[in-house]
Amino acid sequence: MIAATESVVVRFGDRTALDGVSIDVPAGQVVALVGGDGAGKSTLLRTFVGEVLPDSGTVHAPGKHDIGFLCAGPGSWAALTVRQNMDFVGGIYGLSGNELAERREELIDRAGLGDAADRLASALSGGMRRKLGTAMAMLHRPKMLILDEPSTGVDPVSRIDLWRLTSEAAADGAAVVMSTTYLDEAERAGHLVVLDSGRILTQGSYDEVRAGFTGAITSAAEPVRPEWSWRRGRERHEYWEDGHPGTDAETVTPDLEDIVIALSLTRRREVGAS
Ligand SMILES: Nc1ncnc2c1ncn2[C@@H]1O[C@H](COP(=O)(O)OP(=O)(O)OP(=O)(O)O)[C@@H](O)[C@H]1O
Repeated sequence: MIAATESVVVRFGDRTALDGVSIDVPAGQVVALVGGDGAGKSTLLRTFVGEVLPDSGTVHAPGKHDIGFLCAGPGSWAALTVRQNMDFVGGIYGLSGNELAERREELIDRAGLGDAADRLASALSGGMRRKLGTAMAMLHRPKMLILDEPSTGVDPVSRIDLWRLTSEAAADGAAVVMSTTYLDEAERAGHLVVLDSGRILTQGSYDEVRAGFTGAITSAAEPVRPEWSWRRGRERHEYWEDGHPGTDAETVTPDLEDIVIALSLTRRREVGAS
């Protein structure tokens, strides 16, 4: 195992950001963290780089030199061009000469930044900047790649470039852990972890998460219990935790979005009730 957390608890004052989180990040796999705002995704990623120390539990991760990290912020220097940003980071990791130039050009090309290579980072769009930050994180071929929302703000076509970059890094043996707000992306990861208010609601491959989901979901224009429903296209989906819909509305096969919302609603009810 390249990296793992065991029962990690992180508190900020009286707020619990992580509440007993255990995950494994093996070599050669992409682990995707999903969950709403404030779920604890950034905090979990930051424990791996030592930016956040757990109040209890343990974190195993490679040394700093073997980690590539794209943080939630800009992830590059605004006053440097794309190439200069890459060279600067390469220098920090001891890359130079032809080795650095070849790796830099390969990643600029694969990230679809070829036309912007001599543009200042400050002049890039938000999505291009995420792509540059991702390329910078993987420049030195780290054993572990930690990416905080690499694809947020990236257009759908470029998201495919980014996904290819990260999955190729995993195929080359890196342990990749990334947060994402795009559930279609998470579905493609080898392992996904669904977080809500610092707790893991479910984790596993997409197939395992689907197989472990219990209850039924129905689809109708008008839900019976609005507090257990959410909008999907023109309809509203409704969750029946005991598996017995109290309606004759059509039952649907849940996708990841349905599963994440249904589990989050259940968890919030439990927290509210306790
Ligand atoms: N430095 C901090 N000081 C105080 N509270 C913090 C700090 N960092 C995070 N938190 C709180 O911890 C919880 C988890 O935050 P975190 O940023 O990890 O969530 P997230 O899943 O990454 O969400 P988002 O996508 O909105 O960034 C939130 O309630 C947040 O307000």
